[in-house]
Amino acid sequence: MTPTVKICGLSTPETLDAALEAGADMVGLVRFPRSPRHVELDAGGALAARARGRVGVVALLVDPDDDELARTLEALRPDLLQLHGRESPERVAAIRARFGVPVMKAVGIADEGDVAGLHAYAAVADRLLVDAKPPRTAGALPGGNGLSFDWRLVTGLDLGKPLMLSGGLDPANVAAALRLTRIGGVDVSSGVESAPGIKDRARIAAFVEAAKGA
Ligand SMILES: O=C(O)c1ccccc1N[C@@H]1O[C@H](COP(=O)(O)O)[C@@H](O)[C@H]1O
Repeated sequence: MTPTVKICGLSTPETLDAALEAGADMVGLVRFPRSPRHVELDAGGALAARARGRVGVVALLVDPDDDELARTLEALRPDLLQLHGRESPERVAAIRARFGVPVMKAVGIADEGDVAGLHAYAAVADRLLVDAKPPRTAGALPGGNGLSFDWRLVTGLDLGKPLMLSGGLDPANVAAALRLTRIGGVDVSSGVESAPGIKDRARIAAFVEAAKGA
């Protein structure tokens, strides 16, 4: 089956259009001020409106409190909320119940224990995203670092919920990642950039083509 492709961290109309034209299925808007991809509410709302009805709009938040959730959901009206912090399964369930929005929970994977921990999230989230763990260095971002993990840990993984792979994917490795893992979707941010936060139209097109052709 053709994989679902998400391009994350879009912050301009031009690069959003590049993702749409390339055939991406989802676009991600990052609400995390320390990220070079962070969008303010008004800019994010405009980008979301531009994409709405054409692809799935994903709002990415990191350990948001309820005020930030309310602000972001009102401004962006996303189809899917990506939680990319240290949210517990209980917090994921509470957010879904309170805000009524489908949730994709991102989980960092470094060993079999992390894979086992995915089942608790599969019970409460609508989708799962497996990513590399962030570096332990001070100030490191919780995601969007261009780091991959050992894909063999998630090869053939079936959690009973849609699953996406991320972490260090790029146009050159995405087809191999999909063939090895047999996961139904991929998500990329830094692998389609020319510099942190600067999306590259040609790399977006090459990524989608490579993923869809895998
Ligand atoms: O992209 C960001 O800036 C970001 C910030 C905070 C949390 C997650 C972030 N991005 C997500 O990280 C993964 C992997 O990204 P990369 O392709 O390795 O750069 C991806 O799911 C992004 O959605």
